[in-house]
Amino acid sequence: MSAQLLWFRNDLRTKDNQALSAAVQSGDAVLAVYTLCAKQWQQHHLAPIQADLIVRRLAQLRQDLALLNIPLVVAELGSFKQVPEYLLSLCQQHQITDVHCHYQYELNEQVRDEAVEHLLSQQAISFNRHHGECVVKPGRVLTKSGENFKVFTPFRKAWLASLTEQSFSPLGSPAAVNKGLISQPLKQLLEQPPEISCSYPRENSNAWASDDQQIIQQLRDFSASKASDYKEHRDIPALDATSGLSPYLALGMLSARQCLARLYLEHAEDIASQQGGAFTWLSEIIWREFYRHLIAANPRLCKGEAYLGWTESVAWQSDKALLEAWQQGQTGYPIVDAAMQQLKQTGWMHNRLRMVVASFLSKDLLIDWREGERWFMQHLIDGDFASNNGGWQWAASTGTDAQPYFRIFNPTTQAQRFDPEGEFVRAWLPELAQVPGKHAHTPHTWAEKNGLSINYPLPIVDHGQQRKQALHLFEQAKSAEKAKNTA
Ligand SMILES: Cc1cc2nc3c(=O)[nH]c(=O)nc-3n(C[C@H](O)[C@H](O)[C@H](O)COP(=O)(O)OP(=O)(O)OC[C@H]3O[C@@H](n4cnc5c(N)ncnc54)[C@H](O)[C@@H]3O)c2cc1C
Repeated sequence: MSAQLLWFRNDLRTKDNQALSAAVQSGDAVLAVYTLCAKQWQQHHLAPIQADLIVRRLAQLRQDLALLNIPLVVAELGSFKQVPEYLLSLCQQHQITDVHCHYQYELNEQVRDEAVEHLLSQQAISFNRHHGECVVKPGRVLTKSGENFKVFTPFRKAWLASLTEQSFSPLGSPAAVNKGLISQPLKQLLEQPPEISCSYPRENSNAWASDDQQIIQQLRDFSASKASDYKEHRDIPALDATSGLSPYLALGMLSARQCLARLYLEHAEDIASQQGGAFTWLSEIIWREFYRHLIAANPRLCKGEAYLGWTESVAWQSDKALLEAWQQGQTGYPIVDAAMQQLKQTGWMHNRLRMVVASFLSKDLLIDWREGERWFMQHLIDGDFASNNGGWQWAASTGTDAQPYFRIFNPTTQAQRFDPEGEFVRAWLPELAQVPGKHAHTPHTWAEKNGLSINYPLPIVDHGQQRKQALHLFEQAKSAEKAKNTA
């Protein structure tokens, strides 16, 4: 009896899963596999909290797949290098003729997939990759001259123009596989699946859902009650005004198409007029796509390179004490410290604050953005290479469509604008609990005026001075580039 293999990666869902649907449609039995590569996770700086969510999700997925008569094997391997041989042996063991999965656009993943394809093809096993991570597949949204967009707004316009009927029609869960087709060894895996083992360090992720119903309900609740006000509220970190869906989108527990379908169902007018909260939210989904298209077209980004070559000459400073103060939320800038506490304690950080702390690390502490990029991956529940790299390069002014280097966030004015009453800061920094209203952003000035002392660090750098220094470093790098080009 021949069978199909479904290889799960960043697509941990049964609904709107093209690879799964294709495997089931073949009419054969289906075996599912997840290759858990702890060494690779280490190299990719996977956060222990995200590892925990993956393992919890796999347990849930196994139950969902069992209802479709599909057993799920979770194989713990070291690195990606071991994957091709392992998959081949699995195929040979179960008479598998076709392997299905979704494209992943990161460089190491692409190299791994090419090796798998090569090895399987030698045994006449077909390797079928489907595009399921994006609504519009990379390579389809191009400028009139056939190039990739470097700027978001025209990308968004072209992306919207490229939508088809299919973009709003996510696939449901496929029908169950006919039990009569299943071989004895597969039946045994279905009835007595081996324990899921994971040697990678894990941190409790129970605050985040692992089952479909809760995730879909969260999408529906957001669309029904928060999407309309998203434009006005999304930048206020003290409000629960964003969807909180990023961990699920990052691991493919939810697809971008499912999000799009829900939005079009309830907010079609806003989207057609390109106004209002729902359209702003859709734009965030398009940012996610933009960064995926970007890494697919520029594999060098996966090697740690800056998008703008000249910014490689910026003389970043390496000061361990400053880096550690940032990591531990001890900078003396309350908005930065509160945000870093939010990250440490929950694994998630509000988008506005990601921009503020990323700007602070690169433009106030003058530390290489790659240090921050890594720290985020090591701690985020929604760690996602493309979005994280894109966000960091934007904030550090080294990326495509980046914040120009001469526009530098002032952390205190950002705080006063987006946390005007200091609510967010007091919620995460108990040492500032007694500092009233907006004074929470300048606690030492308030304490001095009132003859009080507070147990909170003084600012570790002076924003005004560091701003000048940052401008100097960027201008130096620009001049060096000019000199190189004219030499
Ligand atoms: C320095 C920096 C690092 C970041 N790192 C990550 C990361 O590792 N993983 C990640 O998913 N997002 C990252 N982002 C983007 C963004 O901050 C998060 O996606 C967002 O805060 C998640 O919260 P939410 O689900 O409530 O978002 P919502 O506001 O509800 O947005 C809906 C979805 O759109 C996508 N999205 C929103 N904003 C962005 C954006 N700016 N870029 C790309 N996609 C976006 C996310 O998938 C998000 O879940 C980063 C941003 C910055 C500035």
